[in-house]
Amino acid sequence: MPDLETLWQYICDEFKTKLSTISYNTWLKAVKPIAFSSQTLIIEVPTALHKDYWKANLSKQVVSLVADSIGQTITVIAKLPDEPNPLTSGLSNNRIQKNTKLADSRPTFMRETKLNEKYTFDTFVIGKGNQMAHAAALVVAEEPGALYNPLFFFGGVGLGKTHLMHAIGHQMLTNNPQAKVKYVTSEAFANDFINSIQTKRQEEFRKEYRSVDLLLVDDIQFFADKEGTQEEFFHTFNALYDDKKQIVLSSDRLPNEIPKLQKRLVSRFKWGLSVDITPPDLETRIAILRNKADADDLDIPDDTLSYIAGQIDSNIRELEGALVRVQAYSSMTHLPISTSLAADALKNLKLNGKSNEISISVIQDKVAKYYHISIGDLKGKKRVKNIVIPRQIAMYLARELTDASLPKIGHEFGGKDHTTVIHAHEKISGALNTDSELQREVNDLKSKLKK
Ligand SMILES: Nc1ncnc2c1ncn2[C@@H]1O[C@H](COP(=O)(O)OP(=O)(O)OP(=O)(O)O)[C@@H](O)[C@H]1O
Repeated sequence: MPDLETLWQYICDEFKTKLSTISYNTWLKAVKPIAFSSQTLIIEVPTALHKDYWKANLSKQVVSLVADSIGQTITVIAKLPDEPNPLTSGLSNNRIQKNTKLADSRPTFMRETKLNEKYTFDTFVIGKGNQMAHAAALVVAEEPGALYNPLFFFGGVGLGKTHLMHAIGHQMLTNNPQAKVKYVTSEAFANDFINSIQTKRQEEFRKEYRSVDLLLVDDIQFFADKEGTQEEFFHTFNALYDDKKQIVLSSDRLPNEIPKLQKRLVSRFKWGLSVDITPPDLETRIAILRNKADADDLDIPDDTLSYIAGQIDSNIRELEGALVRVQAYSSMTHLPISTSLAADALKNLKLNGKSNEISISVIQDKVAKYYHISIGDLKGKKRVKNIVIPRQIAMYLARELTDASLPKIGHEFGGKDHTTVIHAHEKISGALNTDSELQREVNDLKSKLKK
């Protein structure tokens, strides 16, 4: 029998020729061989999804590979870093194994969303917060409709959900150039649907959406409140699912947390796999900046990249924006990029911009507490004065103190129309000119928020 190192090296060499580089890096390189004895190979994998995929797929391939080459039947067990080694912990293999469960005829009225060519697996930096999402994305790109259907990404703004969705599309097209891949935001889906009704082309709409091999729908939290669209999407979903076509969805929260999403959709979205993406740690942020700097041919010292990565910690879009800002500042001042230049550039950003730190939910929280009402009421539809005024104040503050768009603010207030937000803003701005009590309250709230 070979020793652990020789066996693992042999397995890696074999898989290197069988798998694409991305797959190899994801499934083999990210794995640590732990032990090999009693014909049992123990490997350590980084996420539950890796474990699942090894169990469903790779373990069998390794077993037959080893059987073919040395004529021995081995068992492969994947464990997570915080799980004990089954060979030394006394757990039987059975028990461990049981626990590892886990186009061209397009109608013209439908917008064509091209995949962004920059959003590929190659340009995606893998870190702790997105490792599982990345692995799941790779599985559905390689084996669409088979294992995780639908695949549901959820997580905060600007953390790479859209990037991964496009990457799945690209990868699937690389594997099968004939595949029909469709990426839309939930709003585009809703608009297409409404247009199809208005132009009496519902048949074409259905044909378009139900004939794809991969449907990617981004930001489905915006389905809230759109009854007819949800109904139509339910049928689209069923048709594709029954046909074993892959569906990938994203949202800023879990399906059951999306307000006014029909129960039957919530339950269908849970049929597959939901994976969250959490903000990247410092090393990942530095790696993302390094990649971007290299791609743009920018010469930036490491300590400067670390500095920028240290300034922005929760949103990769903003992180990239900060780099662009530093770059622009350097060409404006004709000075090379350095840490002190970056500090200047980003200091200006903070002074110029509206505060990035105040979020709509913080405003809602403070306003609700201030007026002793619930956040539910603030987001709700009750028309009584002691709720309507705080609601309008909260919308006014969201408009004044954040960069959120009108539709986004409306959405955060229980899915209200953007015209409601405009109305609230006008009403409060107007009243502030004459009502000193209101002035005091709004100023009070502003200073609480800016603390
Ligand atoms: N892991 C990563 N590696 C490299 N770039 C990344 C990574 N994650 C995100 N980005 C980049 O950050 C930016 C924002 O990502 P993306 O648009 O995918 O976020 P999102 O989660 O879809 O946000 P939203 O909720 O606003 O739709 C993009 O330019 C994307 O390429």
